This record gives sequence, structure tokens and C-alpha cells, in this order.
Amino acid sequence: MAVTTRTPLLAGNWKMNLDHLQSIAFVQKLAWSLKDANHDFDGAEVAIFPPFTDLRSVQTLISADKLPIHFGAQDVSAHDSGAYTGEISGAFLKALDCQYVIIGHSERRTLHNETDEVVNTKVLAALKHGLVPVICVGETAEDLEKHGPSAVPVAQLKAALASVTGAVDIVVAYEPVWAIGSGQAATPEQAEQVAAQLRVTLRELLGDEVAEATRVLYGGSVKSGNIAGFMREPNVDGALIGGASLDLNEFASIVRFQKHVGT
Ligand SMILES: O=C[C@H](O)COP(=O)(O)O
Repeated sequence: MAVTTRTPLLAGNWKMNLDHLQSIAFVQKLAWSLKDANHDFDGAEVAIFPPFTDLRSVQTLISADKLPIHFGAQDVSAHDSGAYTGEISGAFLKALDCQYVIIGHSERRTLHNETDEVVNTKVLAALKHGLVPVICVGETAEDLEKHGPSAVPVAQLKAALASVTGAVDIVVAYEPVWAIGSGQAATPEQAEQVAAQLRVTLRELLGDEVAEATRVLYGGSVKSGNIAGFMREPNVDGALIGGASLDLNEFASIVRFQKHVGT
């Protein structure tokens, strides 16, 4: 068993699914289901990333019922305020008690032309507003063939962290683009290889302490049937889950897979 002091993070990215009423029902049932199963919330952190329009409802429910579930947004503006129609400021997310924000998801990079520079400005904005950025990196199938597994994710992480210094609280999600929504997950060994390289990069850029404290997640076709393999790897500290996070039983089963901390 690998030695780690990092609390695993199981994060559900709902993408553009579930409206605010559906999100309330889902969060209630998830909390009940995990409580019934005696889930150790201190041993494995659970987070959800609903659409923007759900956040206020989710915040109200979680705060009123004191549910041990964390939440964040799926994107943030690089700007604080102003004439940016359709964008959402990090200040607004912080005001809704969001703890996390996903930045640089491959769907943002491809569908909304987000460059490495944009990702970097969003990371800086998140940190400025006290949000923990979940920085997504990952190679396409073509990148994999041309450059091998780690080159593109490492380059993306370096770009995302330009001008970032100090004891920052960040999460990195390694999501090979070819594994997202394809049903073809990376192997645990592949995920570990890239996660280890990403940690080396964190060490170079931000020092030992930050590198040791930063959770590196794997994402891409994670299911209850394959989570155990990923959780066994020493540098994989949890998962960013898309499709399976919309199925209550599947998500609850994934979340319940504990990784031993400090053993
Ligand atoms: O953010 C989550 C990833 O895009 C993974 O999605 P997926 O689990 O549906 O493959």
C-alpha cells in the first residue's frame, strides 16, 4: 500500500446535466446513500460540480442540512467583473461558497477554444478569489502516438501554472482526451505514469511541499468496476468522474472505494 497523507478526492463533473431541482434530489439521495453505507467522509472527500444554475440550490441544501459534500463550478471567468456577457466571476462563485472550480477541461479547450494562456489566466483568477482550481490536462490519441503519454499533460500543466508561486492549494486532473466518455479508460499503470510525471513537474515549479500536498486525479471513463485499480496507484489521489457521476448508485459505489491514507 502506498504511503500518502493526501485525502483522496472523488469529484463528479456533471457537465451540462441536471437542473437545479434535479440537483437537489440527487444531492439529498447521495448524502443518504453514503450515510447509510457509513462512508468515511474524512477518509475520502466527495465533491460535485453542477451547472452554474444549480449552485445556489446546492449551496442552500448543503449548508442547511450540514452535508459533508463539497462543491464547485465547471468554469470561471478570467475577469473579476465588467462587460463580459455570459461569464461568471470567481468572486460570485466564492460568494456561493464554492470551494473548487474546474479549469481547462478538454471540452472547454476544444469546444470553446480555450488556449493554455486562457487556462493560466483562469487559474490565476481562481486563486485570487480563494477557489481551488482543478486544473485539467490530458493528451489526445494523436498526441499520445506522436509524443508519448506525458509530454502534452506536462506542458499543459507548466502553462497553466505560469506566474503561480507560493504554497498554493490546487488539484490536477489527468484526463486523457481519448478516454473521456469513450468507455475506454486508461490503465491504472498509464494513469500512474503520467500522474508521477505531473508530480515531478509540480515539484520543479512549486517545490516539495506543494507537490506532496497536491491531489492528482485521474479522469476518463471511471466506473465502479475500474476505480479500485486507479486508487491503488501511489500518485493517483482520486478521480474526476463524468458520466458515472450522474448515476446515483454508480457514483456512490465509486466514492465508497477508500484509499488508505498514511498507511
Ligand atoms: O470531467 C470528467 C471527464 O470528462 C470524464 O468524463 P467520463 O467519466 O464521462 O469519461
